[in-house]
Amino acid sequence: MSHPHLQISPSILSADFANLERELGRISDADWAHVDVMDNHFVPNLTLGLPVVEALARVSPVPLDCHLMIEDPDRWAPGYAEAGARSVTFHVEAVRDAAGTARAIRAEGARAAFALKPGTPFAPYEELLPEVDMVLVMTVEPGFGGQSFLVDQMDKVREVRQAVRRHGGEIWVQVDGGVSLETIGRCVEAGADVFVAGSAVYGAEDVPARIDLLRSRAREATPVTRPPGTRS
Ligand SMILES: O=C(CO)[C@@H](O)[C@H](O)COP(=O)(O)O
Ligand SMILES: [Fe+2]
Repeated sequence: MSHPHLQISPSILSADFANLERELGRISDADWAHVDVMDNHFVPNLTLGLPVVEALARVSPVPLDCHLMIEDPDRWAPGYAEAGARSVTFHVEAVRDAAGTARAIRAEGARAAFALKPGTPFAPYEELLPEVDMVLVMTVEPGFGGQSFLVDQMDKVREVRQAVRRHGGEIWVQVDGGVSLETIGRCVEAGADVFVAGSAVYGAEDVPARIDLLRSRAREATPVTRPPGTRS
């Protein structure tokens, strides 16, 4: 039996910024479109903000998964939900009131998530699980696409998955950075179920075929769980 929630969220950071509507059309078979919002303060790179997200939400064939790499998400995050993002992720390293920010995102009707940079431990934030729908474990240092996958983050993914199991309910575990045909299997084995991939999707000649292939690699790596009393 495959995992019910294996999802692919291509990052448009690797897309052609001059043709974003067309680029979103190329990922219509994906589960989400991952939108990296960078403010040149929290990370040393600048991408796009609220007005662009609002415009993308109007034309996107798939829901927007906004990853906010910005200072002061307390102030800005709910606005991204209001602008039409269906999932909004803020960084714990930048937020002051994580629970309040997650509640404000949910109040706008979006899923709320928190993200952890590679050097940030999960344990101090476990108590936030009741407030969120997803935890993002960064598998590169945030700021740029096309970096190498940090395999040492798999221990954190395992830790988050175990905490989510203990907590119960349905909280997704997302990985972002260096996720590719070569690395997606390790993410699945560690317990991730939402996969952000920028260069691995938009760098492919056939984008829909690459999304399909990432999905099948993820399914292949899913441990088989059968109901008790049944045989293979
Ligand atoms: O948040 C980020 C980078 O900070 C990501 O979403 C990247 O855009 C992923 O790109 P690849 O590593 O898959 O090329
Ligand atoms: Fe991202």
